[in-house]
Amino acid sequence: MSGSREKVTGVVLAGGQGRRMGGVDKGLVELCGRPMVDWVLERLRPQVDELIINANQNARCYAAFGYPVFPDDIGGFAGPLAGLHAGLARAQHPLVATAPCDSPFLPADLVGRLHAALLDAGAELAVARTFEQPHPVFCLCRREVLPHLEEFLAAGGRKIELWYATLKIVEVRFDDEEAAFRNINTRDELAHAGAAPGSTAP
Ligand SMILES: Nc1nc2c(ncn2[C@@H]2O[C@H](COP(=O)(O)OP(=O)(O)OP(=O)(O)O)[C@@H](O)[C@H]2O)c(=O)[nH]1
Ligand SMILES: [Mg+2]
Repeated sequence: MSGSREKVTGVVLAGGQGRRMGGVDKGLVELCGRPMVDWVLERLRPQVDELIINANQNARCYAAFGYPVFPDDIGGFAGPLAGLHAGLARAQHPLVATAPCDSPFLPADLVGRLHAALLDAGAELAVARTFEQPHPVFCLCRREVLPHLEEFLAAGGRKIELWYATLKIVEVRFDDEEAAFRNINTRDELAHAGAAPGSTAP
């Protein structure tokens, strides 16, 4: 991407334990013949200026996709906020966009729409929503919130929604793209996503 607009680092969150899928590294689980993280990388790549992967296991497998890989700085699988924290610390650009490794259909205009809303609202963080469903791991935030997040984590905070409540945020509606936020947590959901019409090209 080019122009004078603020640049964006994309962080793919792949640091979970995939317990509902039996304790697998979900990003590496295949959907339609490719690891789920590969679909996510392909869709996020054109939307950002730098792309990095947050993973806590199988670092070499993730590195094979060609992007920098880094673990959480706080241990113990503390949740997606730990991945955002590590991403904010490593991002080269002033804005950081996140997407989870288990949502291979993510919107092709995710970052653009979050960015427009962030600027309009003068917000610190923009987050996606469809109808009544918030999608907290699809966000765009200013890297400068990092010290604030560090304080929240140091005080024992772990819940992403509780941290968002301390920020100036804007919710961005993607009701028109609800299916793009489909996320895959179980073997059953994986089988259904693979069998869905058009699913050979998430
Ligand atoms: N960095 C980091 N990311 C996490 C952690 N836990 C979950 N995530 C990520 O947050 C996103 C949403 O998490 P979940 O759908 O709950 O994935 P998960 O935790 O691997 O799966 P479950 O164990 O079944 O809950 C995914 O992109 C996960 O990779 C964590 O402890 N650290
Ligand atoms: Mg989880």
